Amino acid sequence: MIVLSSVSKRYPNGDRPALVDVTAEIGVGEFVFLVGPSGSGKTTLLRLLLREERATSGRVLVAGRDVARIPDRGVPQLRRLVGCVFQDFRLLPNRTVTANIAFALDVVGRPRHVVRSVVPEALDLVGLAEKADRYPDELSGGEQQRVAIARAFVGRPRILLADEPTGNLDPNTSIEIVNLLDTVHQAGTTVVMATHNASLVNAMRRRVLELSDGALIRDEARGRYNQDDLAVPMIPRPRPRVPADRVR
Ligand SMILES: Nc1ncnc2c1ncn2[C@@H]1O[C@H](COP(=O)(O)OP(=O)(O)OP(=O)(O)O)[C@@H](O)[C@H]1O
Repeated sequence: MIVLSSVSKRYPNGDRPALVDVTAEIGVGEFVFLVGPSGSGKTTLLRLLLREERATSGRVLVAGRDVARIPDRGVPQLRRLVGCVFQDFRLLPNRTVTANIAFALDVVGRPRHVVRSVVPEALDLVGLAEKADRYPDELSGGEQQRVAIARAFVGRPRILLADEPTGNLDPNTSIEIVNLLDTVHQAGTTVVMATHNASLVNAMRRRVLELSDGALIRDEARGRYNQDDLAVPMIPRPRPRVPADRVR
């Protein structure tokens, strides 16, 4: 579903490359966590998949399409295949929950009768049917993120990218949101989630891709946030040797 071959990215005004020779494949229906310290290149990688940025070198394939070769007029079609969710929700403040979700379908020209039938389904999926007429500022952060997920999912994208979707949420709400992303994943969507949330990654035990200074330094099935989380408890500590003359 996603293929990155020797992908590097240097921003015109960047003092160092944002991505360095990244090669990875993400298959249909996978759920992948993208981890790494701030500035390691996670957002840049997601932006390449959306063709919001172009790789400086290397190849990026999304659903079989080489994104560098997609003409500008083909980019909206690419973005129909790839839904996104962000840390700051990005809902339209002056539209209701229903209108926010419907908007995603209106802009791609879906007929009114389709919009009228699929928006309530999306609201049901995220458990917000009874808040359909509220405005974003009348919702909690977790509820706003649910609306954002419904909006990203309503057009049935093949890939859902989530950039630090729990960054503004408390621990319990974060678990609800990752469970919702897992529901979307179980519906057949490939999910890539960039995150700093170690406890979620450690609880879910999915594939982990780790970036450091733009390089892919780990690709681990059923991984943890930190490779050391796994290694440390498994290495027995040497027992201090007690000199014979001190043994009673
Ligand atoms: N538009 C830009 N112009 C120049 N440099 C940029 C731009 N966007 C990102 N960078 C640089 O590219 C590198 C990677 O940034 P990126 O935002 O991809 O990291 P990140 O891992 O998503 O960080 P965070 O976890 O803080 O969101 C950083 O050094 C950053 O300063």
